[in-house]
Amino acid sequence: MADTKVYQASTTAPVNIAVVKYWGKRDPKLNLPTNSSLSVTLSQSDLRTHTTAACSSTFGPEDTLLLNSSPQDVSGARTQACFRELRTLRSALEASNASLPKLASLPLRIVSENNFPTAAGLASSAAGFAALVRAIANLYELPSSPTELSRIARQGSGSACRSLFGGYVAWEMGANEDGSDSVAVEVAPASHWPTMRALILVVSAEKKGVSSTSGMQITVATSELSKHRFAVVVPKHMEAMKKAIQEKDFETFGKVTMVESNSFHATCLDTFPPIFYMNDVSKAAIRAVEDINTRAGKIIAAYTFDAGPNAVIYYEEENTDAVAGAVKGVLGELDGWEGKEVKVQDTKAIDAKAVQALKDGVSRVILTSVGEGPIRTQDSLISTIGEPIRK
Ligand SMILES: Nc1ncnc2c1ncn2[C@@H]1O[C@H](COP(=O)(O)OP(=O)(O)OP(=O)(O)O)[C@@H](O)[C@H]1O
Ligand SMILES: C[C@@](O)(CCOP(=O)(O)OP(=O)(O)O)CC(=O)O
Repeated sequence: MADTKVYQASTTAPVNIAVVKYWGKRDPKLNLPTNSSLSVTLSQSDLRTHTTAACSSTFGPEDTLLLNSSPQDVSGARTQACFRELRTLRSALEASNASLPKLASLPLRIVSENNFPTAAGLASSAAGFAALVRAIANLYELPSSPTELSRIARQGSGSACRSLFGGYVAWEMGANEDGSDSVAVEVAPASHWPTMRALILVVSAEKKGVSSTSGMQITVATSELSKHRFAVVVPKHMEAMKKAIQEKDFETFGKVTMVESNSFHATCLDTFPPIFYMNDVSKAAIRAVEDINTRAGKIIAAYTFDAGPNAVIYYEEENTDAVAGAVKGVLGELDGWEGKEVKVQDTKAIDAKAVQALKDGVSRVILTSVGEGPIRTQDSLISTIGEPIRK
């Protein structure tokens, strides 16, 4: 009798925010970067993708992906590359063990939910592709390590390779032409430095103007400054950042994080035509962090910005009141503070114009911390007969 069973597996996966930025592809097809990068994985209690992957002979004939209840196009080269690579690994398993069900040839049905805005510069593609690859690897019962899976997730979205791990994660750029050594590795688990906190100021939840994918290709094609960044600046920052993490040295971690973000946005400005991801609200966030650090007499807070105006501010738990409390003094009315213990500080130390720009331009805050990598879950988004379940 034909096997009509619905096979399925589910996972959640985290967002990561880079402190040494990936910005440039040396091979756009394989998604190979011009430089290594390093990120902090953020807690899934606050930001996460939840994905269920299923396969069955009753599905299809096409593979499908439902994201936050709306059907997505899976015909793109990046999603196809992930499906193809995972099927190849499953086929090899099936070839070596005839008793395994033949899943590689069955149509896939993927259902996914992001609990944060998609394509708003909140690294949705990172959590999204990490969850997609991890869920299918679980479904196929692949013995692959997170580093092996990171090679596949990288082809979906570069930054996704870093979301296969928790804690502090490096994406080593690699040297091989086929990308086999362009993978993510753990620098330190979350438990090594669990006191790292992140405060996200959501400046804009709208879809961004220039996508990362096209922006970074124009940078590589036109920016002279980026050559110096790839050859000199990033290698230095990678080394300093790894050491700072090993030694839990926040001052160095914070300094490199801010200089890195500035270097990345400088190469965006040096791109022709120029790309501006930061706006006046972002600049106000930088000013606020500078003023908080000046009041403390040392670096206790560090800003970083991705391909959008949202600010991510890293700090250590012991400085929660001095950093998050100062921001709460300005933005205490907004959503995001509920259930988090943060004592409001006066805003005297922060420049009055910056205070006003933040009040006018920030729509919500997210308080989170360093967290774990993908977590397998029994909580499924697909029923036993293969129908999507709405949560
Ligand atoms: N849960 C998901 N499952 C599969 N794909 C996803 C998921 N979430 C997002 N994506 C893919 O990622 C795309 C958004 O990526 P994009 O790089 O534009 O934004 P971002 O990730 O928010 O920003 P950035 O990566 O620059 O920080 C979506 O259009 C979708 O194709
Ligand atoms: C600024 C960044 O967030 C850029 C992320 O770029 P993506 O990983 O979204 O790009 P693609 O590989 O084209 O999908 C920096 C970073 O996360 O390192």
